[in-house]
Amino acid sequence: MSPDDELAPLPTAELHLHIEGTLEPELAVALAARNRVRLRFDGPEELRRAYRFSDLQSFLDLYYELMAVLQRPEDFTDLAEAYLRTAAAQGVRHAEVFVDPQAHLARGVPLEVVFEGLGEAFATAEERHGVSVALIPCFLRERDPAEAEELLPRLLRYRPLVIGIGLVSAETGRPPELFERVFARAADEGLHRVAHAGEEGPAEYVTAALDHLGIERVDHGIRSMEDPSVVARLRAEQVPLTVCPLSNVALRGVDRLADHPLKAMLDAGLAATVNSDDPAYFGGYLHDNVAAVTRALGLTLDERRRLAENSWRASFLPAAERDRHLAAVAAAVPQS
Ligand SMILES: Nc1ncnc2[nH]cnc12
Ligand SMILES: [Zn+2]
Repeated sequence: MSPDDELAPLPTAELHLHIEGTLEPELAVALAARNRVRLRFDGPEELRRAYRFSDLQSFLDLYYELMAVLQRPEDFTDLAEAYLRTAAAQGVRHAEVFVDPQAHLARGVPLEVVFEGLGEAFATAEERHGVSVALIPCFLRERDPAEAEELLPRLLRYRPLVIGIGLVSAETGRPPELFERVFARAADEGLHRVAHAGEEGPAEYVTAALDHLGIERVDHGIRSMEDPSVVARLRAEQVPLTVCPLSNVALRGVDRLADHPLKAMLDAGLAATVNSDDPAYFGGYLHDNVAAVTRALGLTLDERRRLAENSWRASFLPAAERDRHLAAVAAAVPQS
């Protein structure tokens, strides 16, 4: 790799990506027209101007509002297809994609519409874009945990596309323990488990998600850095963290990228990865995030290689697949 290629994308797994968060303003407006859904925005430019947030809740309000344009299977197919095309150009070779079934059910869109629509794009993703895909439906933490328990058996029907479950939405005041039962049942079914924790919520929620939900990765987890005992545990257990730098700045969890804890996480020996979260809303896809933190934090090529390697080790791919991708990273950046 020459110095000019210093910022070229490395083969990476995207492990923290909400498919609904890839809804670009142009596609939102086109789908609104196709489905005769009225939006309170005049066009893509006005909509893009609304993609400014003061915190997580202000983003979630718009994110849930705009889901109204997703009505039919082909809307979900088009959404996923657009993401895969962009992600492939940014070095993504495998994606474990989040989806919010309860948000769609609550507005009258059946599960089949969501999963069949996404499944259509994902079925040909490897062949068309060189990206393998799996799906992780997430429960909304503001809703009754009993609803998540009722939904779980219906999600199992979509295996093997569905490989696990997650926990998302506004964190504060909704500790992980509330969802202990549904996560235990998912574990009994052999599903993988992840949860958003330590994004806006405190470091204790990271510990609680590990202890009560048995999660295998922490989504975000940046507030773990406020508690040395949590950092020590994450390091000792090499728990992967799916960090989303542009998201943290857009939602004001971090003031400026230059203040982002990603480098401190790597320095502390944590298994951090970089991901895009809701890229249409936060100003960039996976490699945009990597390039931005590389500049803001002065990451070395060796640190970028570590991020890519961490993504493969943290993925839920079979070991042979993981090793094949790790070899591709090594070939792209020979170890110094
Ligand atoms: N960054 C985020 N945090 C919590 N829930 C989300 N749902 C979509 N994006 C999210
Ligand atoms: Zn997220």
